[in-house]
Amino acid sequence: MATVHKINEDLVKERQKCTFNVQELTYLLDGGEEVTKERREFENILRNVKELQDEVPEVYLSHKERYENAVRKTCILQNVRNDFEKKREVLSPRNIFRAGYAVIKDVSPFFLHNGMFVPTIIGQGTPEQQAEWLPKAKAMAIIGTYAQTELGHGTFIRGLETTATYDAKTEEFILNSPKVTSYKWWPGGLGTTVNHCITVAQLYINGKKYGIHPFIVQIRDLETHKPLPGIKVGEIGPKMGFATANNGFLGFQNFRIPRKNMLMKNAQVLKDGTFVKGMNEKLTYGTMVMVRVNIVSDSAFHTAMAATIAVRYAAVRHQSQLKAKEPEVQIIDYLTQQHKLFIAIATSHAFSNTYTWLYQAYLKVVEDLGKQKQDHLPELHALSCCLKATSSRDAGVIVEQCRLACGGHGYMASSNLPIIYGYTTAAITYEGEHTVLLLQTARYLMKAWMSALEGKVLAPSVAYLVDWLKSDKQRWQNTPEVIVKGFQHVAAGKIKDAFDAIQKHVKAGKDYEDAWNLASVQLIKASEAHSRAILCDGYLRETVRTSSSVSPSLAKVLNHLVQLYIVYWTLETAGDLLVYSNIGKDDIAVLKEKYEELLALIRPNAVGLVDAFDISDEILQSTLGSYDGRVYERLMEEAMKSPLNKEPVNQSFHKYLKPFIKKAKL
Ligand SMILES: CCCCCCCC/C=C\CCC/C=C/C(=O)SCCNC(=O)CCNC(=O)[C@H](O)C(C)(C)COP(=O)(O)OP(=O)(O)OC[C@H]1O[C@@H](n2cnc3c(N)ncnc32)[C@H](O)[C@@H]1OP(=O)(O)O
Ligand SMILES: Cc1cc2nc3c(=O)[nH]c(=O)nc-3n(C[C@H](O)[C@H](O)[C@H](O)COP(=O)(O)OP(=O)(O)OC[C@H]3O[C@@H](n4cnc5c(N)ncnc54)[C@H](O)[C@@H]3O)c2cc1C
Repeated sequence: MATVHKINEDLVKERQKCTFNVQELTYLLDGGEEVTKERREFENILRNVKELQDEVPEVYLSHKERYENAVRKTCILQNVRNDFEKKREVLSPRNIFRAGYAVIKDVSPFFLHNGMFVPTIIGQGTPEQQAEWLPKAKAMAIIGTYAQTELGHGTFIRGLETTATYDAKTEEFILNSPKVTSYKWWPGGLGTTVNHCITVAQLYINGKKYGIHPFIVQIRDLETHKPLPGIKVGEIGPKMGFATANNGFLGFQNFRIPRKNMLMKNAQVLKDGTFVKGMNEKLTYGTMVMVRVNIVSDSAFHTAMAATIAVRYAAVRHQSQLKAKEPEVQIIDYLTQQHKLFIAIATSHAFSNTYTWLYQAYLKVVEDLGKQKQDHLPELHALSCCLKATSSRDAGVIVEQCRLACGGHGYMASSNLPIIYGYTTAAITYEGEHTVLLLQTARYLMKAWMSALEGKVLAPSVAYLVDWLKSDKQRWQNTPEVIVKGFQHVAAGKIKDAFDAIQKHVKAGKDYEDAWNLASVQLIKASEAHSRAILCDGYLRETVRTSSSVSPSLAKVLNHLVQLYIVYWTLETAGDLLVYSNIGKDDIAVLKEKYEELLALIRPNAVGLVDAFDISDEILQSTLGSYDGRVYERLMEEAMKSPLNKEPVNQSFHKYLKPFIKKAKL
């Protein structure tokens, strides 16, 4: 029987102070009581699967052992999931994603199968293609990944070099990787796990290039798992994080696939080699849009994990005295600590709220596309780009801030903060590099600005540009609503400045593309400001909406958090607000006080708020952040698992140290 330990007394007191019902907030964050129950039930089943318990912590395993252990556990996880779903509902992707952490500890080698392979078949395949591959893929009779990036190109996908040349005689495509730079590089699971992949390649028919298209390709024998003739595949080696994701490389040499393997929902190649253009060639990029939307949710979760660890630790940890002769204080009582941590909690809420409406917008566009309507696609692309960029970047900063807030112990692998950081920081690059995505949004913003100048009606997310042109700047008030307007004024002002900078360079004789490059620092700043305005506006609106349907005590706390988020960003960007809005120095002074008041209001609820994220100890995997707060005991227990502590004298003493010391003595 597992030993039940006493909960740390500080945490007990913190939980007694909480002014709202933690469970009510958990249900809200999960999207309803049923979702929470389903999640907990599944996590509970996993907790009791003996084979999923690691005997040796993963950090002590070799690269190879770690991977093999991850595959072993992923297969068990998948079987448990299948059994669960046979009896009950299909688990929500978010619940599966969370539970995965309890099992894999890092990134699953199947991550791309569920994250991109299956969604691409759904999003890019015709009904016939879906009927052929989806049942097998969903049942994991075939395992796949998404192979787009190459050694030479990740961002500029029109420049991809893998070729798919149509042979009308045999009704096949011939895949080739002409140069070393054409090798696929990065896809998760590609190294040694998957037997299929979506390959994005340049289509050639009769010597003419038709741009990039997705192809479904079997790369390994289903029985022996050996690479098929014409395929060169392997693993790319250790990285900063993603230790068990099994990222791989892939090259083709005259590798033939049937015509039906080109995913043809958007564009088709007929038997005789006729190319039929789709409604919009950018629909080929559809899976990326979906994943960018999901990364906002992912960022919310990583921020919640880091906040849970750092807030619980800050409640347990005592260090230094505020006043002489008084006991050492809980570090959470230092205002600077609250400044580091409470924004982490609020940011997770901001991203969860943003994901809720962004995902609905995504579903609406998918529904419209089914009816051949694409009016909202450019706006969704612009929103998903800047919100993916900002949420992943903010999450990276916050996870690192939480690590620093844990002092030396935050640097321990057993705190789990290094793994969470490795994951979070990767998301800043993958699925569209940060700067590149901000520039995509900037492209949309420049067009929106031009339309605003021409008096056209704009899409809702940029409608503030019209208001800004029409009205004088609103009289400043330190209310959340007026501050959000202030963020919109900053965005509008920066968009105008970037636009004018481009025009100035063009007038001076530069090509538009060069003018764009010369203005690009201003363009990304405009995009970031737009993103912040969207985040604050959406978070505020969602909070107002939900506040009417929750208990008054919870509504109050949610209100404190959204205010904290908005005031925090006001103070962080005060310089911009002074330039572009009517805020005055005195308003900023008042907001500094307001910020300190909000920290004090949130303080008694801090532990309750992170408890409400309801992240189990198995998922958190942290000596510093466990529910019972046994920080020091756990640190010591984990240290004792080090192989170096298994023998009193390590052999290196006899081999190297002893002769070395002897020599030094002479
Ligand atoms: C809830 C569950 C939680 C689970 C969360 C799990 C999430 C994680 C899942 C999986 C893990 C992922 C691991 C990583 C995977 C990868 O990284 S896969 C590879 C990703 N690669 C990229 O993202 C490449 C980035 N590059 C591009 O997207 C493009 O090359 C580009 C930068 C957009 C440029 O493309 P292009 O040169 O073709 O286009 P432009 O000339 O710049 O623009 C032309 C017009 O097209 C419009 N456009 C561009 N993209 C899109 C799009 N996707 N949709 C719609 N429209 C698009 C663009 O705005 C231009 O329009 P305009 O001419 O009107 O201005
Ligand atoms: C952990 C991880 C997992 C991944 N998984 C997959 C996967 O499963 N499948 C897959 O296909 N890919 C995957 N990728 C690849 C990933 O999508 C690319 O690395 C990413 O899109 C960035 O492309 P890049 O590496 O070519 O960077 P580059 O584009 O070479 O970026 C280098 C620098 O150049 C700048 N830059 C590039 N273009 C421009 C521009 N137009 N304007 C201004 N600046 C520019 C960038 O801002 C950046 O600072 C993964 C990557 C990582 C790190």
